Amino acid sequence: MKEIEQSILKETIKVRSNNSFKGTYGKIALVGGNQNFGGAIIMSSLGSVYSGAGLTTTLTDKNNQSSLHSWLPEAMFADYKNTTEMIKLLENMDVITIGTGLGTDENGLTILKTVLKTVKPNQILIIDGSAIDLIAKYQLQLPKAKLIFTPHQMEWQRLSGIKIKDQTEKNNLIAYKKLFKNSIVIVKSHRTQIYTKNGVYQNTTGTPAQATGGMGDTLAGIIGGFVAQFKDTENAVLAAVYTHSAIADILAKKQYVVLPHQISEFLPKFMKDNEA
Ligand SMILES: NC(=O)C1=CN([C@@H]2O[C@H](COP(=O)(O)OP(=O)(O)OC[C@H]3O[C@@H](n4cnc5c(N)ncnc54)[C@H](OP(=O)(O)O)[C@@H]3O)[C@@H](O)[C@H]2O)[C@@H](O)CC1
Ligand SMILES: Nc1ncnc2c1ncn2[C@@H]1O[C@H](COP(=O)(O)OP(=O)(O)O)[C@@H](O)[C@H]1O
Ligand SMILES: [Mg+2]
Repeated sequence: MKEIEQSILKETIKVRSNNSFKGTYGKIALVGGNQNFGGAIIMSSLGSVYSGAGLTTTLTDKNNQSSLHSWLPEAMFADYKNTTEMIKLLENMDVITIGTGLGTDENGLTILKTVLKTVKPNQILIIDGSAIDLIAKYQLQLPKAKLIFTPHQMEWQRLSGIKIKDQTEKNNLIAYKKLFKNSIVIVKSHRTQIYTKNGVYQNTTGTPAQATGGMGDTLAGIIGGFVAQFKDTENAVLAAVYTHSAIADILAKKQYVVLPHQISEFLPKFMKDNEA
């Protein structure tokens, strides 16, 4: 297993070209946030916008629209129950995230199925939270796309069948090669591991001050923002995971707990300090 080192930041985060515009930095849609979990998709959208995605659209329950915009006027909104509009929007995206705060009820399942049917092979699809549980529960067929899974240990148990106590590198790798070859699987824990076709990586940043709801929702948005902008998807994922927890480490020097939205708000400064 290789450790993710600080050098991944300068390898990934590049000084922006003068001759660029919002389209240069990618179009991303975040799909999730039911009536109860609106906060999850808002936190995720903050991660996407503050990490520098060019255009962020949040597809969520319409009850979340005004709170989304009071937190984040930069994000566009669409009602995820309007299937025709959703399909039209998704077709134009470079990156889609699905599942953050989606819920595992009938509504969540319908929306997930629409996304899985619509996504194209050249698009990056980040599969988080409830979408992981639904795929595991209903054994849904995975689409041909550039897939990135972001399970925590229990979600990985549901997806792979490997009990948390048996989630060793060896067992995880067997499941990865059998079920998720060519995708990227991020198994989140206090020391997150990332499985890719090029190897297994372990994060070296992170703090228990991060152990609070919404922390993974935020990470999904940051990963989305990074892969939308930075061409090397694998490095972008490694850099996003490192960055999310490195910012938490900085804030935790002076805070007992680090709130997910504080990580997002620190992203522009952290990325400036670490660009090459
Ligand atoms: N503000 C919002 O809107 C928020 C909305 N959210 C949204 O809610 C949805 C459900 O996501 P979820 O992660 O909360 O629930 P679930 O998948 O049932 O997992 C929890 C179970 O797994 C167990 N467990 C064991 N190891 C673990 C580990 N390392 N990390 C984590 N859990 C671990 C754990 O054990 P226990 O704590 O009981 O000991 C428990 O039994 C999802 O869409 C998400 O986006 C949340 O982000 C919160 C903020
Ligand atoms: N003790 C810890 N040390 C480091 N990172 C942690 C710790 N506890 C949680 N995290 C991080 O917080 C995130 C939790 O993800 P997840 O459980 O999906 O959160 P949520 O769904 O509530 O947003 C992961 O990125 C994980 O690595
Ligand atoms: Mg989660």
